[in-house]
Amino acid sequence: MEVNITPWQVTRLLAILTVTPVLVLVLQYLYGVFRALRSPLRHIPGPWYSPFTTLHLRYGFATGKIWKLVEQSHKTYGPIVRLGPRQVWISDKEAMKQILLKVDLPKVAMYAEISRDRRSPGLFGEIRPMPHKRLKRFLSPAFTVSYVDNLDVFFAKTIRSLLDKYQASISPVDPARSGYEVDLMDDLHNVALDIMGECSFGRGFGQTNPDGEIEDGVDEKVWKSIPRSIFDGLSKRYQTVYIKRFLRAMGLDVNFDWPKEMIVVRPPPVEHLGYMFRKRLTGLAQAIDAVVQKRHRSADFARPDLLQHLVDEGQKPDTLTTMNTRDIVDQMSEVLLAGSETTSGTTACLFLELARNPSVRARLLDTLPVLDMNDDIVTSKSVRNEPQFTYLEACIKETLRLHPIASEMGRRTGDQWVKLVGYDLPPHTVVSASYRDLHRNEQYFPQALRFWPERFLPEGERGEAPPADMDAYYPFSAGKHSCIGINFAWAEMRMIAANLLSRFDVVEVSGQDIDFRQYITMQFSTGHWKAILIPRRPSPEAASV
Ligand code: HEM
Repeated sequence: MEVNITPWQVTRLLAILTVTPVLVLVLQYLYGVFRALRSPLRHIPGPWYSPFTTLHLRYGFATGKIWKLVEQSHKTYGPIVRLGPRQVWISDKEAMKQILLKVDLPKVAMYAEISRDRRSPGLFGEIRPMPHKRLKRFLSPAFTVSYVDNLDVFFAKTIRSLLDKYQASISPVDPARSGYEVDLMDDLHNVALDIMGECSFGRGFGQTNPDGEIEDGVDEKVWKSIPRSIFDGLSKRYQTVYIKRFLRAMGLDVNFDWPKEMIVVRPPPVEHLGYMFRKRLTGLAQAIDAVVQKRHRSADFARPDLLQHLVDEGQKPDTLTTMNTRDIVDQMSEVLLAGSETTSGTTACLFLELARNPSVRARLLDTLPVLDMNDDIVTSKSVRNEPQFTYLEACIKETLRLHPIASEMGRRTGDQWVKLVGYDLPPHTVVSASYRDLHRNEQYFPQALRFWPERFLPEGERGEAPPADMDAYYPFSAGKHSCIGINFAWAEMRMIAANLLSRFDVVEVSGQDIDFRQYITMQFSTGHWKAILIPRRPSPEAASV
């Protein structure tokens, strides 16, 4: 049978094929707007465009500027604000308790998106309740106070590297120099990475001291590039969340593996040739694989660190099968992310506040010992227990209040209606807990923008300062998703701050414009902050010049 199709019919068919999907999309959007306008969230204050679009949120998350919109919105609309069709932000103290502890809302799906594989995430990205519970129970023994106290030696090694680097800079024959300029943000970040390397990967990454030894049998370049590769991989996944979701809706599940620069094709060592799967691992996994295999092979290489814990007993929390190298890398990369930018960013903010608040700095330096470069490294246990460090502890607590590195946390109402700040929130509402705005609320912390460590001193030692409202203080969150690394973070911040400030005074290099960007954590937007470190006691070399 012959079918005759006229050009006019072809044109009509094409028009129908083009117009129909567009029409479906437009109708879908209009239905969404209709629902958003009628949603019970319509009573919550917020900008007029909130019910119609999430474009401004996507822009904010992709550019790291979301915190500015949130800050401004809380200022304008109060402790609860609607910023999207089903997105609200909350900075109220009682509501925060409900979100984190009483109702204990689940994490939003966004967390899982930073993992290499959404179905095999690390603790941070694990949003399925049972696997999360198992994983946290399994990892927790590697984060207790006593476990972390045993890691002091690794912390001390890295801090010594930093001091050595500074000592080398102090020595130049320049008697006129009373101090020397450093990129403190960069240095602190490198120290944090090396500490994570020492404590979780079995070896520092050679960031603080590029001449330090690295793991035997591992390509040096690959090993040193591990942190950069992990960060690139994680931030690429974070920045492309919405694109990935869109593609998934179209049937394309895109997973960003470790970045290309890490995929170094090296012939596997002869003894490994039989393991074909290993050929497919990236350079990163190959580097880590060498360490994992070494630890598997002999107890002589065992170390009391997170890696050992994973190598000895690691099981995937959903299938309960033994973790392979790649699973271990997935776990450790999230710990690296959660554990390096956080402590380095907070410590940098501590130094920034000290540099900008001379009276606080003077009081702090007065309380601390004055050490020579070669003196022993002060341990975190000493800082924790000795009274001379009480004010330093208060300064760190105040930094965590004013600059909470996780400025907000994404939760959702799940299948339930939840009442918060007097509003009934329907199922599937995204509820962001605004820590930063809670911590900066005048009601809970009078003169909230003032760096005032005395708030955290014991009664009778606070002077004029009001006591900190601990019910409105969540730097490490609370509830089942609270920070597993809190003891680790405290140990690191204590040791770095005590050891630097016992040796140096700190002054800011003028003319720097400090701004922040929020990519999961808050970071200095340029990634740099320059300061002048002035030795509190000249080193013997400097004195003899
Ligand atoms: C000053 C330093 C730190 C701060 C302020 C901080 C803060 C936080 C906060 C607020 C959360 C909750 C995030 C959420 O629920 O959305 C969190 C979770 C987490 N943190 Fe930290 N953190 C710090 C350092 C560390 C360190 C050093 C490690 C590891 C060595 C670490 C590992 C983690 C992990 C794995 C999670 C996910 C926990 C879970 O979901 O159960 N953090 N952190």
